[in-house]
Amino acid sequence: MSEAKKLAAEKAIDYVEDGMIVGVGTGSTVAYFIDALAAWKHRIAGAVSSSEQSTARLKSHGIEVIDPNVAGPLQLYVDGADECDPHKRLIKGGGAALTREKIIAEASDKFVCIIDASKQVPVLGKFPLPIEVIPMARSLVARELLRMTGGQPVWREGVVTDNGNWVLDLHNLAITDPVGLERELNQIPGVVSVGLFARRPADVVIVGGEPPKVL
Ligand SMILES: O=C(CO)[C@H](O)[C@H](O)COP(=O)(O)O
Repeated sequence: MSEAKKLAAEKAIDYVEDGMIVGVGTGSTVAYFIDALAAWKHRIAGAVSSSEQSTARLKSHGIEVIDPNVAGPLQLYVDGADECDPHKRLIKGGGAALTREKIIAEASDKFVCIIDASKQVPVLGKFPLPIEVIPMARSLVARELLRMTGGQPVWREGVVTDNGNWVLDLHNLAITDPVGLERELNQIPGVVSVGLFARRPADVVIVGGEPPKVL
């Protein structure tokens, strides 16, 4: 599927304009986008990055990385996803960068999501839903997740997010009300953020292929 990811990423360059600060997500699909963005490095004003991983790749290409508190509102955010439903609602966080990704998506006018066809689903939830938690709240949040959803929370042991937190992956869900579930899970004390992008879905989805499909 990596060729499809590359094709989707390269198509997303169509949305980059002169002088922009570009919001950049995280993951293997985004890595192709960053590589393609390198050709634009003298035309854009820089990038806001959602992870240490993407920051390192951006810098390796000589693309300036700008603090989101300095950048202000962004015109464009480009990121991948783990699942995408027909309403462009997403599950994200397979790379544990969900909180920073959510912050940048919220700060952006246009969220262009780049995926391969394997990420398209009729109903979200087959991919375990990532939830970033404050470490001391891990077991409380896990109990609440089980009680509220019936899903099976699994600690992604050994993974520490760029914010110093931990990740629970919630298995066995069929998410019929993504906006409601996102709202509900965000209320649990100790939850930093939920990898459901339903309240703020993608605006454009590019599915990699020959040619790429723009939804
Ligand atoms: O949400 C993410 C990282 O937190 C990624 O966008 C998601 O996991 C997709 O990754 P990839 O492009 O490697 O398939």
